[in-house]
Amino acid sequence: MAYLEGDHNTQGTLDLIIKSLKSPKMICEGIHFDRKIPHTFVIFGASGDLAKKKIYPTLWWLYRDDLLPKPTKFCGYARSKLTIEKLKENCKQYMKVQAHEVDKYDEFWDLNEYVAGNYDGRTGFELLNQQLELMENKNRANRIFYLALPPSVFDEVTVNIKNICMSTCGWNRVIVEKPFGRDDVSSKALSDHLAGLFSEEQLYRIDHYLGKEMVQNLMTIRFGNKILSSTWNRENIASVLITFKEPFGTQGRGGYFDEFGIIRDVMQNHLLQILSLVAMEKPVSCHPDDIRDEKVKVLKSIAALELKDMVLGQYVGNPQGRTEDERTGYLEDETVDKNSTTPTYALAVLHINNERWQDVPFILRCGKALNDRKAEVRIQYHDVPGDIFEGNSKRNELVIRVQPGEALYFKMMTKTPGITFDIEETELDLTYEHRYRGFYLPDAYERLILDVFCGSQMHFVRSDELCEAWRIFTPILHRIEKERIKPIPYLYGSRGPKEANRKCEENNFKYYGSYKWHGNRSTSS
Ligand SMILES: NC(=O)C1=CN([C@@H]2O[C@H](COP(=O)(O)OP(=O)(O)OC[C@H]3O[C@@H](n4cnc5c(N)ncnc54)[C@H](OP(=O)(O)O)[C@@H]3O)[C@@H](O)[C@H]2O)C=CC1
Ligand SMILES: O=C1O[C@H](COP(=O)(O)O)[C@@H](O)[C@H](O)[C@H]1O
Repeated sequence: MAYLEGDHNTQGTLDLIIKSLKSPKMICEGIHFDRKIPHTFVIFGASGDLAKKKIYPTLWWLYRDDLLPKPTKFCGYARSKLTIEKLKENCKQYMKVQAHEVDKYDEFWDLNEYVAGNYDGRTGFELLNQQLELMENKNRANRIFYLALPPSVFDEVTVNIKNICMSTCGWNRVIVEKPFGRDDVSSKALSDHLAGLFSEEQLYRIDHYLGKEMVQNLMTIRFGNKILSSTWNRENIASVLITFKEPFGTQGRGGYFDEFGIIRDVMQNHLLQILSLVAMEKPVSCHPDDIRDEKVKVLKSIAALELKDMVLGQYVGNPQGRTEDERTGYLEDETVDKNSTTPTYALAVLHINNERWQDVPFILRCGKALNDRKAEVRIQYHDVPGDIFEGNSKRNELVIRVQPGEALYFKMMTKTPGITFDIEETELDLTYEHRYRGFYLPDAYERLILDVFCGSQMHFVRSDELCEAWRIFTPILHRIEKERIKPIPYLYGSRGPKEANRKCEENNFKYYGSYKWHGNRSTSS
């Protein structure tokens, strides 16, 4: 009997995860493995960077923590002629193996095989399929295919998977990494190609921000708290600021980056996904399709981005920088075109034309080589009407810090304690490191890969979401490229172009510069 997609009718539960959630119930579907038959996880591009830095380490951590169904075996595939020993060595520095785990670590590698072959042509894939059958003892098995590959080979690899490598009596799931195209047309071509081979239920498009704790928390924060759900609208909220910052430049990845730029690299996917979770209406249930229906709906209410609503920047070297990297500007990166106008910083103001959000600017900003590493959402409330505090009251702000150091804090006014009637800014603070001391927060990839085993698509991007995302961003990306719009230079290690502050002010985000945090800043994550 063939197994249907989404058939989770077996008992295996993710004990550890459920324990870490401290609740025997989960509200989403897809918490059960199919324990009836073995699983095989195939990594295409096994010799590459993503595989060694993220995929193999994630598989090892899941195996180490007994989170995978048993038996699960792993098979790498790439052009390079590698042995398992060599693969193991390549991955070593990213695997974080502790002394007491060495035996289990060796056990993990014993479950691995590797096949070398080309991405075009049938031969390599036939060899791969023979290897998979061998590993599965010619029995029934479910197969997961992870495409850790450059988009240039997506098409041929997926055709070969479909024609040669599919499990004939278990389910098949294919995990696709971004970039999902570079504009609306190329993305649609890729979607159409994949749709011709696999059903939407078999496709798992990864946006790893959807695997982060605080991004996954957005639904609960919004819909599990009356006080927030009642104020989550244009009557109360002045602006929403969603930020991604990295304190390093392209670091030799300039070749890839120069072709894509920060808008495609971070804004069009990670930040827009966060926006849709912040702005969507309440879904009818926590079923993945109900949630994604709402995400699509809110994206449909956003007009295509215009240049007047953007600030673009490109970093230049800081002569006072402490490291060579800090002194090196984007254009001095050897892998970057010397005349490149690719933005390494972007701010964009999006407007959602619906009853909840009309006139509330959603400001997305992201950049490389900035002064900090962080990703956060700031929900800034309106000024209190009818002020009686002589202009000393500051706006409430709810900050959802995605990383580093997950936290949720609500900036509010209070009476200064003591014999005074002064007022001051303070916060209600939920810092995870303090409130959930000792809790293990799994890495985004751990959660997402487990979701694939369980068949939950809640935290994956559906093709219509992708289509809307490209509709919003394609015209401006084309214009920036066609007109070679010059980005504003900003210094490596700075907060980005000054013009971005102005844009925030113009869009109803107030910065007072007076708030003081008295706690220990958590930096874990
Ligand atoms: N639980 C916890 O761990 C808590 C930690 N804190 C910490 O306290 C510190 C201060 O809190 P925070 O909420 O950031 O408050 P701030 O008021 O200091 O900063 C608020 C926002 O203003 C922006 N900003 C900074 N400088 C300027 C400027 N010159 N012009 C315009 N905008 C500016 C910042 O953006 P930009 O990123 O661009 O600089 C940030 O988005 C932070 O480090 C925070 O992590 C606070 C509360 C709880
Ligand atoms: O997708 C990407 O994300 C990373 C940042 O991920 P994080 O989990 O470390 O925040 C970014 O460095 C990279 O350029 C981008 O492609």
